[in-house]
Amino acid sequence: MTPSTTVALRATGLSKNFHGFLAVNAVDLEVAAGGVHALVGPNGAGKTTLFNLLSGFLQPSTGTITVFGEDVTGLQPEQIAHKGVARSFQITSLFENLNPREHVELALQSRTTQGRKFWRSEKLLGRFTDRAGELLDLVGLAELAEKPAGLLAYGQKRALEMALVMALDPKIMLLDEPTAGMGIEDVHRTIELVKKIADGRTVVFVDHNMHVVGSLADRVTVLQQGRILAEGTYQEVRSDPRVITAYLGEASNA
Ligand SMILES: Nc1ncnc2c1ncn2[C@@H]1O[C@H](COP(=O)(O)OP(=O)(O)OP(=O)(O)O)[C@@H](O)[C@H]1O
Repeated sequence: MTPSTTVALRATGLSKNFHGFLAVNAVDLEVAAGGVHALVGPNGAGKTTLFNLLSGFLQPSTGTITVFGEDVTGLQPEQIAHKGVARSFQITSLFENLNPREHVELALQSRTTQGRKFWRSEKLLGRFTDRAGELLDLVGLAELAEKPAGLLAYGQKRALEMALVMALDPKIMLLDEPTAGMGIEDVHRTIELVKKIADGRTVVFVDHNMHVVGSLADRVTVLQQGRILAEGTYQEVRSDPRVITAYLGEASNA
């Protein structure tokens, strides 16, 4: 990163100690504003724990986190969300009986002062219908806007989750394994979608699929046993002997 690059997200000396086990160990991470930054590493490397720390779902044992220079260490997830950081989850958490349009309208409304009054405000929800339509169009769900979420295919549910994150209009998006469990077609569609939504935002994502990492990331951080093992472009890290050894070690333990 050049000295003039704006840092969107910075972790300094970040650690998480679970009863004596350091799942994240003195991590220093800089995510450039406008970049697409991948976190990779063998199973148990600490990627999810780091994500949970960055989004406030876990509190660090030591270290600090800043968002565009502002210290957010110790804030709760909703407070970090207010600073413009939104995260998606690996596990689907949709309401089976609500359709995609209703989901997105609720997410849009949650950003407003009416956020906690959704059960009383049918009329207000209507205000969000146009924007909801745009977001569903963006993620390729326009045709399925009225179908109960419980009846959507897996890839469609994941696309809806992406629309829900977008509804929060975050400056920084944290995507937890956006292609996990997807077939090849959905993987391709998701790569294109992330490229679109990354326009004008900062994206940090975790993914095990190296094709996805190579297609999307302009910067890759490799974690191993809670520490940063390597960092650079995809080309740089994939040819780094330490990274190759770490992944081969994992394969031989499988
Ligand atoms: N709440 C917890 N209590 C104790 N240990 C934990 C807890 N959460 C995670 N760990 C441990 O911390 C280590 C890192 O876990 P983490 O889930 O962050 O890894 P990961 O890189 O996301 O792995 P994967 O690729 O398998 O999702 C693992 O050894 C895990 O068992």
